[in-house]
Amino acid sequence: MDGRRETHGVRDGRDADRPLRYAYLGPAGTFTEAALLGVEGAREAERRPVSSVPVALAAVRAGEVDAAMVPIENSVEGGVTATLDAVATGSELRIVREALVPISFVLVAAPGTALADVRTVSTHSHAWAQVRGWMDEHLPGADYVPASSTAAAALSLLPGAGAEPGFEAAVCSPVVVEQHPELEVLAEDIGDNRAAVTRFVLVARPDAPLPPRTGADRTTLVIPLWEDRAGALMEILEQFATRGVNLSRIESRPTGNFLGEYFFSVDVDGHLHDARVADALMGLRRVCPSTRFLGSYPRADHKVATVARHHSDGAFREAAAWVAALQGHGDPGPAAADGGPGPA
Ligand SMILES: O=C(O)C(=O)Cc1ccccc1
Repeated sequence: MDGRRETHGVRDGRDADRPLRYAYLGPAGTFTEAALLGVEGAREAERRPVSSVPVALAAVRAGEVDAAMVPIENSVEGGVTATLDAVATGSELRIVREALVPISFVLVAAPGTALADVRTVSTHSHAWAQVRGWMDEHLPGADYVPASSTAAAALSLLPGAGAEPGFEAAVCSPVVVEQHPELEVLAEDIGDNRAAVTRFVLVARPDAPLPPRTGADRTTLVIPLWEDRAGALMEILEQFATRGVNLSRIESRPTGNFLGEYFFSVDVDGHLHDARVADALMGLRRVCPSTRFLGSYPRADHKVATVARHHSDGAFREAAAWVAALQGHGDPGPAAADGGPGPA
């Protein structure tokens, strides 16, 4: 490098001299912070803890930070609606990478507290949803107080944290206990699903550079569907099916405007620079002109998409050249080496 700072794909090189700034759901010790710390360069960057996903994304949109790390999907509860809704509406944003974080929970309390003293538990709503089985068994009837994050709930139990928290225990990440060993650990590994994983995405502004194609990529789209007619969803899905584009997630969310007005939040296997994905996007644009492209980025699990020969880049190239030649607009060129069906 020429002495300038690396921009890690979240902004272009124009103001590369200042450190990168990231927003995340804080305070330190949240699962979101763990996802962010896995991003190359994030430990040296300026990290701004915020109180919610919409606040994090508003900071990106306002240019106060370069990107925000937000949860998008967890293996137990499915899509994170606060994130799906916040990226689907408002000014455009771009997902530039994803991170997978294994989730394990501990139950903590103020020093000297016993499990028998616990009547009320606080944590983030996603965490609460993932420990309900343990709670029913070990703390039946415990009341729940929602918190802005797991770490926020735990830190308010520390001696000297301020006003009485209104709960005796909190569910959080073991990382919070490493940072605050004075917390009393009442139980460990209390998640109902030991293999729980949350997928986070790093969201930047739309002028962020498009991450290069790796062959193991994901593309996220928002497809509004408010044409109330038979077959409208089928017509959208056909755009993917006929081009061999696999969907890895599809969720419908209300737009919030009228009852019955929905958008689909969709992840597909592949990159904008894969011909089959680009062609599906062109089809979608015709069927649903307000489709929103949220980004193409490498999959954290490096899973390579399976692509049939007739959906390969070469097949699309050869077919386009054939049609252009028929139209008299160009030279068909040599048939693609990587597998176009070719003339009979
Ligand atoms: O509150 C946190 O620590 C978060 O980062 C949100 C969250 C909570 C539970 C599982 C995944 C993310």
